[in-house]
Amino acid sequence: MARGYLSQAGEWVASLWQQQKIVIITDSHVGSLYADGVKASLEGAGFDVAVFTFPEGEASKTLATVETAYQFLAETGLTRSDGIVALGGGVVGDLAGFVASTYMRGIHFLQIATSLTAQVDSSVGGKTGVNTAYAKNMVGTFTQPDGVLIDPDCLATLGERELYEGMGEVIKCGLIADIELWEILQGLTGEVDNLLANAESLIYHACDVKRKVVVEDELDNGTRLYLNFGHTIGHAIEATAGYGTVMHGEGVAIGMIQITKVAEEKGLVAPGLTQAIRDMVVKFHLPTTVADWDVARLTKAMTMDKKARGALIKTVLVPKIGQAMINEVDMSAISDWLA
Ligand SMILES: NC(=O)c1ccc[n+]([C@@H]2O[C@H](COP(=O)([O-])OP(=O)(O)OC[C@H]3O[C@@H](n4cnc5c(N)ncnc54)[C@H](O)[C@@H]3O)[C@@H](O)[C@H]2O)c1
Ligand SMILES: O=C(O)C(=O)C[C@@H](O)[C@H](O)[C@H](O)COP(=O)(O)O
Ligand SMILES: [Zn+2]
Repeated sequence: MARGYLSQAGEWVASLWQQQKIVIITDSHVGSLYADGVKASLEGAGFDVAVFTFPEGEASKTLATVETAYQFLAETGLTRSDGIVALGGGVVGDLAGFVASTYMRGIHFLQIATSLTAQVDSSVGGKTGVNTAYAKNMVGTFTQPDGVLIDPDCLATLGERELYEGMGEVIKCGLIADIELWEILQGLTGEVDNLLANAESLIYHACDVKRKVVVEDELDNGTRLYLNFGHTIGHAIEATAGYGTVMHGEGVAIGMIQITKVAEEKGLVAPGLTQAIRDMVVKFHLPTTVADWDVARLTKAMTMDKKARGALIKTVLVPKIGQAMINEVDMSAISDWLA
């Protein structure tokens, strides 16, 4: 991670790869801002580069887009000695990672993370995948990139909503594992300038939380589930609202508040925690609920969560700030919780 690092993308890739041919996978928005510069930088370092661009947004994170990407890679003649560079936010990273992990049974890939969500979360840890009509990230792999480039200066071009969306995951990291990060967040004003000025510290803390958790449990069988705090409800909201309507970090913010509210009512977590999370979420201009709170549809979506095992589902709770725990509940209890 370094400010201005994007301009050295070519040297960075050359320090990691011998590959001759590279396909940059990006979206229409990030591509229009950064693809030419990154392509020129890679060409300057001696690579043969092509760019595959898909329409921006969560609605593009589908198997249909993956199929068009495979076609592009095949037409470009990409082989297993070549590589893919994901240039964009979490949607690009998840999709490009999935394409790289499945094309010809797997080719090398790198992540250049441009959104706050990607810089604090999605570019690290190796979860790749796409959504289906049934559930968020229903199809995917665990595949680590060969490297991740983070240039916090890229955040200057990010929209306000997208910037605040990334704060959902930062707040989550503080809550599950990093009280120092929580205290840093308490000291911020919530204004865009203040956030951008402190971006490096937020990125460092969040990536460090993620690194420690993933090193312990890369394949999500135990403590990695802590990173899913707020996601069971959040993912259900994203899927039922229609992908892209409620952004990922927004769903996570709502999910963290709502699950903690239920847990606090049951005496499972520290009193006052729901209000503390709500205050933090509001400070960073994130939503606390959705207008269309359809219990039946949300419950159905939650049954597709990857933390479900038969009639049981693992939920993640934060008993007090800086700690997480798993609470396994019967699926039949979910609709009462949501109600
Ligand atoms: N794999 C993981 O561990 C993980 C972790 C968290 C989130 N995710 C996934 O990430 C996705 C959300 O990520 P996201 O919010 O980055 O979504 P995104 O990639 O759709 O980016 C949000 C918007 O910001 C634009 N954008 C990105 N960088 C920009 C920049 N520097 N300047 C201007 N515009 C820019 C994009 O074009 C898009 O319009 C979800 O699909 C979520 O499931 C995955
Ligand atoms: O890396 C993880 O593990 C996480 O849970 C991080 C989450 O922020 C991220 O949204 C992840 O993609 C969710 O994974 P999923 O397994 O619930 O699809
Ligand atoms: Zn997430």
